[in-house]
Amino acid sequence: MSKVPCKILIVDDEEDILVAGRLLLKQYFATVLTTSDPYHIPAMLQEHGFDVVLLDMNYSTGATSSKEGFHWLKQIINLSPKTTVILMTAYGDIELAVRALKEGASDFVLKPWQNEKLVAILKNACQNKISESRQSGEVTAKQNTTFHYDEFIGVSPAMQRVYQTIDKVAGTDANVLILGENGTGKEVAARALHRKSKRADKAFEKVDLGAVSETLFESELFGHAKGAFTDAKEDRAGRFEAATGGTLFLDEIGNLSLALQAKLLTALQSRQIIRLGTNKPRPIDIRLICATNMPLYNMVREGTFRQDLLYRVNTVEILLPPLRERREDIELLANHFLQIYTQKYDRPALKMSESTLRRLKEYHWPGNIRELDHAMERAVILCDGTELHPDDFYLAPNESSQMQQEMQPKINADEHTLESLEKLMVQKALVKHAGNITHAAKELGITRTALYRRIEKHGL
Ligand SMILES: Nc1ncnc2c1ncn2[C@@H]1O[C@H](COP(=O)(O)OP(=O)(O)OP(=O)(O)O)[C@@H](O)[C@H]1O
Repeated sequence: MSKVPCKILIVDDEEDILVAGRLLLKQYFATVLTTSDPYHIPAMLQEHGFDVVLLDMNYSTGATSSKEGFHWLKQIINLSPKTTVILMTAYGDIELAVRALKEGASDFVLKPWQNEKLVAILKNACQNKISESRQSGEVTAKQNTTFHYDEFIGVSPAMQRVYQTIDKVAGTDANVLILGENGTGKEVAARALHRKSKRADKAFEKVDLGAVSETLFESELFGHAKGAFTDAKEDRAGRFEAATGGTLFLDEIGNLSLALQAKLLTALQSRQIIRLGTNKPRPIDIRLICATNMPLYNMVREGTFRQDLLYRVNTVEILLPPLRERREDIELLANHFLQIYTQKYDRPALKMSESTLRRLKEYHWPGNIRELDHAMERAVILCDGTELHPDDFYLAPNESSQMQQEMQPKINADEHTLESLEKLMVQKALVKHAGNITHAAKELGITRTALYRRIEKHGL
């Protein structure tokens, strides 16, 4: 029996269902893949371009489960409009299924399914796909996929979690703290939060706290009255007031001195500011978003960042993962920047070679997306032929692993006490995982808390 040339993805958090579905369907269809984690859907769609997704509506994350099913239905339709979605739902969830059909699903099957019925529904969906693509001359659903979320590009599970958090928190006035290395998209996230908020049509005021001097801090943030200091030629509102009704984005909050942290905290706690040279308090109406690439929690432990200020600004935290921890996104981002710069520099024929893509995917990207952006621009400008080669990028070969090796402490057990060996092991794991506590703890076989204790103990 020849198999239907169709790519099917089954998404369900119950492993038994996945195994049963795969065993049944692979007898009839060319490709059947499964995942128990819906956060992997976008990356899998990008990689495989599925014709049909068989999607469970209920995930074990609790009461809002059907909401999650609708979320992923919407995601699939947005990301890959040509992919057919068939829902799996329990008996009694018919109303839910009807709503899902209205929202774009093509069909639904009841669980537990009858084998012949499931196969028939899927064959039907696949046949429709095949005739649609013949008519339009397309090969798979893959060509029509788009992987944008606001200004973000990225399909990795880590970024899906970021998008979902932004969706959940954007409509509230909760203070948000965005953490992440340089160039990971903290400002992109802050702008997305603003655009998706009730304050979207009001100001988005960004203040780079790293660039505001100690002496100008108060006048810059809180404003001043004419004559408050030598250069104060007229009354001026500060950034808090300029952001009234909108969002105030305080970037690089980790760079504030303790004295300035105290001033900022006072304003946030009292929800009012006083312009320099006046004594009239003015109420503030802002949504606060802060960002930093500094390790604020360590800084609190070291006494260089106030704990009360941290708790004031971090009602919700968003952690943007470094690019090297979401390599699934590199190809998409590289193509995105390639398109921008081939247009900008009028080089429409320029393509990336296979080896270039491989190299870009392997590279460590310490400067994250900003570095990829600049590397692509430089390569497009400097490249002579019609194909970009690894050499056009000036990425030191194996820089990351070489660098890591150099940074790795060498361990010679004979020269150490148990105590110093422990310190070295912790250091080694932290370097290897670029400071990622979860991964380092996993490698050492201890809990995150136990790792934090050891970091503190050894003063690392
Ligand atoms: N997921 C993404 N998709 C597309 N472009 C991105 C993405 N993330 C970041 N960028 C781009 O990368 C650059 C750096 O992003 P951004 O300024 O938001 O980073 P950042 O974390 O705030 O950096 P820094 O810590 O240096 O201030 C910007 O040009 C931004 O548009």
